[in-house]
Amino acid sequence: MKFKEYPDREMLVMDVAQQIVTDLNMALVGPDRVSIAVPGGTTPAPIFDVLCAADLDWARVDVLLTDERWVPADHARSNAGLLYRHLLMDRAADAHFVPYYVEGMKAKEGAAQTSGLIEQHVPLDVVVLGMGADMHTASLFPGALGLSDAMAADAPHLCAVQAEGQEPRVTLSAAVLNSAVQKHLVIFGDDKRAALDAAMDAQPEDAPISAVVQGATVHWAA
Ligand SMILES: O=C(O)[C@H](O)[C@@H](O)[C@H](O)[C@H](O)COP(=O)(O)O
Repeated sequence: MKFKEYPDREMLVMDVAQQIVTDLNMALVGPDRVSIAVPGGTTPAPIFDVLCAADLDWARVDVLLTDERWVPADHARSNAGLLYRHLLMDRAADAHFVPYYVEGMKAKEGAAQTSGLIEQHVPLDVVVLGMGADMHTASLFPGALGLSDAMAADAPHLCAVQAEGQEPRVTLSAAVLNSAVQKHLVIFGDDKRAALDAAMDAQPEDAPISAVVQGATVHWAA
């Protein structure tokens, strides 16, 4: 795990966006399509706002979410909605997005239906991870119903989980997140830095981030 500390969040945003462009262009040297998985939440939007203008062959890029709240894209909590507002625009509008939410289905049914589609994107070329101060990443929340299944080596590619006090969610499995050739974890603030340190000494089920952060570059700003 490589740790990059930045003097401020703006410097981190610019550098991480550039790093993702470099990673994608490296992967695009090959003849096929490339796949990137990105998080939702409040951290990544500024990175997406820079990334969407990048001059790369977006038409060959498949964009996935690391996880999704089980709500329609027009819902305030939707990660797909976040991507439509911040990433899938400008030059990146040419990218192909793989949505997870299915109207009229429960998270478990939707995950089962979409899981097979994700096979073609594994191994991922790039994954960008967020993290909570509770040491979750994607929707791999400590104590969540479905966490063990999503952390298992033979997990389905997309898993339904239910964490205490959260809406139902679907998440890429730890195995799919770990398949990525290039892994980046983006965290802001002292709490998350301390949580990441603590996660290194914790059991994976208590600190899911510890199960996917190996080999990642951690980008941190206060
Ligand atoms: O659906 C989500 O919320 C994200 O994918 C999740 O894994 C996020 O990365 C962390 O919860 C951190 O969220 P913040 O960036 O809001 O702190």
